[in-house]
Amino acid sequence: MKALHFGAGNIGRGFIGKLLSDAGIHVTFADVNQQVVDAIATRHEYPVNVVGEYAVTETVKNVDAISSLSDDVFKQIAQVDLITTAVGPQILARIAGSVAQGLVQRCNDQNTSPLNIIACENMVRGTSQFKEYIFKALPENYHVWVNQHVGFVDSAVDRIVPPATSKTGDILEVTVETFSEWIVDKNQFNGPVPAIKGMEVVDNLMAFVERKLFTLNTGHAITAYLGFYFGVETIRDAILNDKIRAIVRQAMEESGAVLIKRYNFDAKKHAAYIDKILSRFENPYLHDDTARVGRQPIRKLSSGDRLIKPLLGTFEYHTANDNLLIGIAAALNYRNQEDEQAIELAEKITKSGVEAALCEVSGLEASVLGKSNPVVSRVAQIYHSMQNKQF
Ligand SMILES: NC(=O)c1ccc[n+]([C@@H]2O[C@H](COP(=O)([O-])OP(=O)(O)OC[C@H]3O[C@@H](n4cnc5c(N)ncnc54)[C@H](O)[C@@H]3O)[C@@H](O)[C@H]2O)c1
Ligand SMILES: O=P(O)(O)OC[C@@H](O)[C@@H](O)[C@H](O)[C@H](O)CO
Repeated sequence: MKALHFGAGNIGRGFIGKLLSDAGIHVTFADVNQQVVDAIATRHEYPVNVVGEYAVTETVKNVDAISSLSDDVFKQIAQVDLITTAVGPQILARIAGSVAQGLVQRCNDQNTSPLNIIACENMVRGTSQFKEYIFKALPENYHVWVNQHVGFVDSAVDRIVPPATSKTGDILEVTVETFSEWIVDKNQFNGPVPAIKGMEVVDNLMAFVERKLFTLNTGHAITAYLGFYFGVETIRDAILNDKIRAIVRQAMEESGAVLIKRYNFDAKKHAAYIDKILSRFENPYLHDDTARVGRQPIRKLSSGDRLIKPLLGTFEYHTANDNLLIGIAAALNYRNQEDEQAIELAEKITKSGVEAALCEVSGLEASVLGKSNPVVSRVAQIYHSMQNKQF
């Protein structure tokens, strides 16, 4: 079996590419980073440090790489059995045109063997979104053929992989936590579901996607933004701060109360899931900067993402949300001159005020029944206390 994987970054090399390669699949990475592409294409292998109680360095072998900007991509798409991505949600629209062109070539070559495409991004139904981008770029006379021969499979992906500095200066070396979970939707495959060790197949994917994104990523983001407020550099140091930990735990519990009601989760198992996540944030073997986890705050404050979607759930089920509101205020208070979205968010707040900026990025209503939305006012109040260093 052959796979083309877009994005030879942390998750690409440290999780999805490794898992596919370990399963005996030949993986070709496609990336815009020419240095990384050249290194993989020359060495055909790279080291992965799996760190935890037992640390081990494993070598991913028999891999290749091409530039995602070259025509080689079309040839690969015409031939492989699986296409995966880990490029970041904002990049999916950019690579969709190449994937569409590759599918045209596959159809013209009359390759009717099943192909499946799986976006491994922190998004709700990221592959379905990717499919929309691809179909926008695909000439209409190919739509029926692609629907017939290509599966677009949504997934949830979980493994903490921060960028790590290699002691030997190896740009391909990657350091990952022991934990990993990749869950895919059984009902969306074209042809038989390939048996890949480490790829779990379920028929209720949304429960798993929301459980992961609205527990781990909700807690992670709030840890990062409060870490920034308290002047802490890493996720580990932030979560070891008692005040931050209490807010993060309670925010995950508030989000969890919604998930338990929505998906009928077992409350005890969900509490254990939260405990496990807190211990993963504390991992002493990973150096994970709050800046990585807090990256792109406008994306993280959007209506379907990890901060606002759980809040909307608390409205639906009339459950507590005090700590989620603190997390949202902390995201608005986040400043980072190296993060384009953090700069843009700060500019919006300066220009229009924090209430208007929040409503713009999150889709929350500015007023309810003719009065200021109390939730927006509460977030603004916490935000101002943070700005005045009085939170
Ligand atoms: N790192 C994690 O802990 C983690 C865990 C789960 C999910 N994710 C998700 O995985 C995705 C990737 O995250 P990451 O941490 O690996 O990011 P990363 O920045 O380490 O990797 C992204 C890679 O995509 C490449 N890229 C950018 N534009 C491209 C293009 N046009 N064509 C091909 N490649 C392109 C970059 O060069 C880079 O190598 C994100 O959606 C993220 O949310 C990350
Ligand atoms: O990748 P992002 O920016 O959506 O989120 C940052 C982190 O929370 C995320 O990368 C986690 O490390 C990952 O989701 C763990 O599975």
